[in-house]
Amino acid sequence: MNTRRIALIPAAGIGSRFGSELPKQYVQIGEKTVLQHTLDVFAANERIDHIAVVISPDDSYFDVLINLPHNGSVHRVGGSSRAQSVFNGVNELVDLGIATLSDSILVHDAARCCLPQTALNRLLDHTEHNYNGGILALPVADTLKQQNAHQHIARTVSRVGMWQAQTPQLFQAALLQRALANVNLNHITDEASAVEQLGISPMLVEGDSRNIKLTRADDAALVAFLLTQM
Ligand SMILES: Nc1ccn([C@@H]2O[C@H](COP(=O)(O)OP(=O)(O)OP(=O)(O)O)[C@@H](O)[C@H]2O)c(=O)n1
Ligand SMILES: C[C@](O)(CO)[C@H](O)COP(=O)(O)O
Repeated sequence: MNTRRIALIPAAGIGSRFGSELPKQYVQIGEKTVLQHTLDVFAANERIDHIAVVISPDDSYFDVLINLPHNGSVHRVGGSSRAQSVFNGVNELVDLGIATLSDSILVHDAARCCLPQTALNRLLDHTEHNYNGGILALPVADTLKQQNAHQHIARTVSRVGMWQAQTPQLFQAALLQRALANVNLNHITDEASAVEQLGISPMLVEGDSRNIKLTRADDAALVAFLLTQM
């Protein structure tokens, strides 16, 4: 069977930590909004068949600020958490027949707008024949400290074998649906952790330090610089 690769971009957050007037995905950095940069990364990759964006049901910015790629669709089914938005999105893609259960879904944060094509292609290459799926991630580079109740150091945690998860996170639609249906969507922070709870070990594929998530206001300067290098 011919399986397709579908990017699913959750973009229904409010960006509370970023603290701008507009949700951060609609803030302009350089020439374009953050979400537009992200969509354009996937639109520029011929291995991606479709790009689906999940926005909030009451979003009033998307239609005004975003040019949807020719192979894109928008879904006003965002939920109260990132995982709920992803779950609603994949369910709608399957219900509408945009995705089949055997298609690969690449979930990618709208807020990671500096994803290099090299990293995206590495994930696609490594997961091509892997039914457990896989994610981009980077080995932890700093020394890790666990805090006590007074925010002093309780202990140093070994960083050996520890990775920081990035996105995209790629799974077959059927696996993603099964995994997300099985967890509390308010408690998980990425798709892989839901898949792990099924006893499945997704692959760790080396990510890229440029693939940062725009989270706080002071990330914007670095994102602006990285976008000039792409
Ligand atoms: N209910 C939610 C919450 C988040 N997201 C999306 O998930 C991605 C990663 O989330 P995050 O960076 O935490 O964004 P926000 O939730 O908007 O930020 P904050 O946690 O600071 O409020 C973002 O693209 C965001 O728009 C979403 O689709 N639905
Ligand atoms: C999915 C993620 O980007 C992997 O690092 C991250 O967990 C999202 O976290 P957030 O709290 O929703 O920003």
